[in-house]
Amino acid sequence: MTAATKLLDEMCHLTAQSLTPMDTSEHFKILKLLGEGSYGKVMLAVHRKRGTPMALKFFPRESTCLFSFLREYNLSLSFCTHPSLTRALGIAYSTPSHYVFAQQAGLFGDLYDVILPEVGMEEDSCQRVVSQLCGALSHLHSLGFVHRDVKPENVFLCDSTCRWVKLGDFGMVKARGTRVPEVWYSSPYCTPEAEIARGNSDSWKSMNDEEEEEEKKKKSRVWVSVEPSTDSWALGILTYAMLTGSHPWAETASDCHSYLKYQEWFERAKGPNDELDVWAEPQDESEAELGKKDHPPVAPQFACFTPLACSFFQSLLDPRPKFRGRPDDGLSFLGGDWVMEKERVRLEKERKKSSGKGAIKKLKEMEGRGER
Ligand SMILES: Nc1ncnc2c1ncn2[C@@H]1O[C@H](COP(=O)(O)OP(=O)(O)OP(=O)(O)O)[C@@H](O)[C@H]1O
Repeated sequence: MTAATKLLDEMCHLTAQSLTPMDTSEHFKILKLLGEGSYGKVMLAVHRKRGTPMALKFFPRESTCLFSFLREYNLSLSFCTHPSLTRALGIAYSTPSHYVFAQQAGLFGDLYDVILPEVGMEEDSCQRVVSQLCGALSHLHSLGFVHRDVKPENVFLCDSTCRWVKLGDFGMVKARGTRVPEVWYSSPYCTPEAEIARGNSDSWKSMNDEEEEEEKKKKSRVWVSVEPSTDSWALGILTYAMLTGSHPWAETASDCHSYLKYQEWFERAKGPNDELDVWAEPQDESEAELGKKDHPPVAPQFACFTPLACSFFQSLLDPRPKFRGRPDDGLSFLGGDWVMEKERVRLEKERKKSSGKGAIKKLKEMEGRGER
C-alpha cells in the first residue's frame, strides 16, 4: 500500500462520519442533465449562494456501496490535483434516495461529442488531448493509482477546441498491485492480457447452458495485479479513435481478423525470431525499444499514419504489458505529423461535410460498452 492509498482510506473513514443529509434544491439550482452512466446521473447545477456552476454526481443509495462512493469522492478531492483531472469541490451529502458529491464541470460535453464517425477530429486537437491525458495519467500513476476506464466519454471538455480537457469518472480506480479478477469483455479497450480469461470454449461443448455458464465464470476468474499498463493500452485505442473516428479492431481477441493483422505487423516489427508472448519479461533495455527496429509493411488499419504515429501506437499498444510504454513516454511523439498528408486532406474534406451528430451512438456501438 502506498502512502497515497493509506491516506485515501483514512479520508474515507473520516468523511463517512461527516456525510450529512441535505436537500439538493435548497442549496443548488439544477440546470440540466450532463450525462448518465451505469452508476447514476450527473447534473449541471449552480450553487445558490456562490453562483458557480458545478457537476453534481448522484449515486442511487440502493445500488451504491457507501465506501465506493466515498472512495471516488475523496480520490477526486485530494489526489486529482492535476489540471487535466476532474477535481471534487469539497461538497458531499446524502438525500433519502442518493449519495451526492460536487465536482468541477466540463461545460462542453465529452470527447464523444467531437469525434466524428469515420473522420475523427483534427490532428492538432487530438495531440492536445493526448498531451493532457499523458500528464493526467502520469500524475495518477505516480501516486500509485490506475484509472482503468480511459475512454472518450470519460474525457470532459472545458472548451470547444480541446485546449483544456479533464479525465473524470474515478469509479474504477484501484491502487497499483491490487489483485482483481481479470475479465475479458468485447471491446478494443480490453487488453490482450485479459483475453486469457476467456478460456477455451471447446471444452464446454458437451455441457448444458447452465453448466457452461458456470464453467465460463470459473474460468474467467483469473486474478491479476492492477497495473498502469492498462491505462496505456486504453490511451492508445482512444488516440486511434480520435484520429480516425473508428477503432483499429472490434475486440481484442485472437479470432478478430483486424487484431490478428495488427499482431502480425507488431511481431514483424519486433523481429523475425521472436514469438509474441503476452507474459514476456523485458530482457534488456534495448529489447523494449521497438522504435529502433526497421519499419515492416504496416497493418492496413495503420497505413494512414506516419512512422512517428506508428511508433507511438506500437509503444502504447504493445500486447506485452511489461514492455508497454508509459503514458509519459507518449509525450516524446508529440509535435510531428501523425496522419499522412493524403489522408489528412481527405479527412479534412470529410470533416467539413460531416456534423458531430451520431458520433456518440456509433462509437459506443463499436466499443461494445456495457458488456463488462
Ligand atoms: N464533471 C463532469 N463534467 C461534465 N460532464 C460530466 C461530468 N461527470 C460526468 N459527466 C457526464 O456524465 C456521464 C456519466 O458520468 P460518469 O461516467 O462519471 O458516470 P458513471 O456512472 O460512473 O459512468 P460509467 O458507466 O462510465 O462508469 C459522462 O459520460 C459525462 O458525459
